[in-house]
Amino acid sequence: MLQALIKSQDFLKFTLDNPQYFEEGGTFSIGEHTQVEVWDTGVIVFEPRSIAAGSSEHKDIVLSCAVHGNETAPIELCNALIKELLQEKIIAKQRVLFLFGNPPAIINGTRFIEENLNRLFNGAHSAGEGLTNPERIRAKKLEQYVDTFFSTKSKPMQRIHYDLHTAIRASKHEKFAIYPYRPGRQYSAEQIMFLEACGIDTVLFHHEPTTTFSYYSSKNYQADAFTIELGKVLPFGKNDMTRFIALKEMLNRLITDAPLGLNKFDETQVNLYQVCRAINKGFDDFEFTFANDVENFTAFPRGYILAKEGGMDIKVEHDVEAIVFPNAKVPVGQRTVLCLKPASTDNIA
Ligand SMILES: O=C(O)CCC(=O)N[C@@H](CCC(=O)O)C(=O)O
Ligand SMILES: [Zn+2]
Repeated sequence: MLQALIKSQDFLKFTLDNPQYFEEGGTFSIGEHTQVEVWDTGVIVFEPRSIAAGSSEHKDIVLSCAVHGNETAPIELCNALIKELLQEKIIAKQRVLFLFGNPPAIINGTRFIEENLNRLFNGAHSAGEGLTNPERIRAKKLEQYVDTFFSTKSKPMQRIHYDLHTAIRASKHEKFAIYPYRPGRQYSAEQIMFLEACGIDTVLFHHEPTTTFSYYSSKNYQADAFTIELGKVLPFGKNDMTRFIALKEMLNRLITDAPLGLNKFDETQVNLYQVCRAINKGFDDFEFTFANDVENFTAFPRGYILAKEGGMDIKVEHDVEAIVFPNAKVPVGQRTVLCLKPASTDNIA
């Protein structure tokens, strides 16, 4: 079955041709230098043979996309990197795991089929009604693939997980990253400047544990993990891939162990926000007061009524709060919006 992938060198096509389950799995080599393993549909690992058993000189890198099936730009980007590896245009010097999160939702052209996959990590897949739908089953498997990848005998010098997304709305800062909650650990200045070199000049520091994929890797493996938003969601073929040249170049350098050439941390080069609260939906009649085309990072003054539900007003609590990811159409109990205030740089090292 892997012959089809070896021939086409198109992992996206191979994944979408086999969206449910890749029964045999399988392994093959690229030249003398790389072992390739396909663990499941949408799951492929590149293992450089140059990494000696027990070596701690290398990095373990997870690049995930399509945790939301209709967010196509990250899928095209990951597929391009995989193609370059398969075609030996680039040669991996670090271990790399690529994950296409939700193949059935990619085919469907939707965010998810039954349940938002990015609300099901950190064990949420098995809570309540348990493993009752495809996303719950997939979330558990994705956790297991990350566990297996990050649990090899060698202990890498760094674990990285970039979970690539696009946002539903346009944003005042086109590309931005969410830094998962990290109690007791400082934020990495080097990672923030890596993101900046990728053209991702805005970082949000999350204020609490979540059920997202990036938080899973951050919490369980102390990975440098981020959810990364790369612009507004568009269908396949409509993405302007020139907007990702810097990101692709930096990921290329990371994978091939080329010099990253990062600038020293400079807070004037980045926009840093602290999440001050997540507003969860309490009632079915939840609605925002602002229009659907209001952009992410739009700021509102203290006292402004952001939303209404159950006969109550939900108001801005700080002098100014910017909003990100407003979405009233989520199930009761889930996040409708994150509110942001300027972040301090005290905890960045
Ligand atoms: O644009 C939107 O409303 C959602 C975009 C998106 O999928 N964002 C992620 C962020 C995850 C995080 O907070 O780390 C999500 O909502 O899952
Ligand atoms: Zn997404």
